[in-house]
Amino acid sequence: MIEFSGVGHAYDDRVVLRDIDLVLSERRIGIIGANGSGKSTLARMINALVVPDRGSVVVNGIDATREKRRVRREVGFIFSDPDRQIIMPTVVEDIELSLTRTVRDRAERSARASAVLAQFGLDGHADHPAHQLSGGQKQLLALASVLVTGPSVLVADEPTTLLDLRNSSMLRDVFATLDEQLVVLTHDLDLVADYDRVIVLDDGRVVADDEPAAAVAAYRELMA
Ligand SMILES: Nc1ncnc2c1ncn2[C@@H]1O[C@H](COP(=O)(O)OP(=O)(O)OP(=O)(O)O)[C@@H](O)[C@H]1O
Repeated sequence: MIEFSGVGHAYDDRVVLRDIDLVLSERRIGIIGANGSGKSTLARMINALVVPDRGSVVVNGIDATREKRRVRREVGFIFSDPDRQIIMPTVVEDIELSLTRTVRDRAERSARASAVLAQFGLDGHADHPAHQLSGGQKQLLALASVLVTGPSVLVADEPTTLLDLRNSSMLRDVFATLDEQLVVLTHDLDLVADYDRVIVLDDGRVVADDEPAAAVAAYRELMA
């Protein structure tokens, strides 16, 4: 459960979020809206990458404005640019690094890393330099590195931007089977078509909050 109460935020004198009150308890939630409407800022508050100027953000009972470390263990975040989250030289090392905190045994780390690479179709690339993967493969690696840590909430910022049809369909399938609560920010309206709830932001405000078809219709009308 993610709760935004009276959240407002500005970067210098530019107000980007105004009076956001939301209780997100559904399993799959989409957030859509024009460029610059405040989606990323809102999403980054879920794992304390941005701390709101006003109001509170509470994730599964953890106050994200006060307990950044705890909330980050709870919330996995996937950036639209995977280069921001790939750290280690090779693909398998990057996954193993994610596991160091939770899995002490080396052999088990290696087995878990191999399994997750196979799940994401990256098993043939285990020993390749991570930064030489294609953009889409990097996106899948970033997703795998986050999911392997077992977060209870996954926030994904435009996860399909770099993916071709096959990989975006793979990502859609992975998202469909996740146990984690999922919050996806996207301009890919098809991606959220079967989600439980879709929120439309405009100029820092929630202007629609509905089932996907109605929310997407409201967004189209807004953009017309
Ligand atoms: N770190 C920052 N410093 C200053 N301004 C910022 C910062 N991050 C975002 N902004 C501004 O805040 C506004 C909202 O940005 P945000 O990234 O939250 O929107 P968005 O809806 O995710 O946009 P997009 O769809 O283009 O990714 C934009 O005008 C942006 O320029």
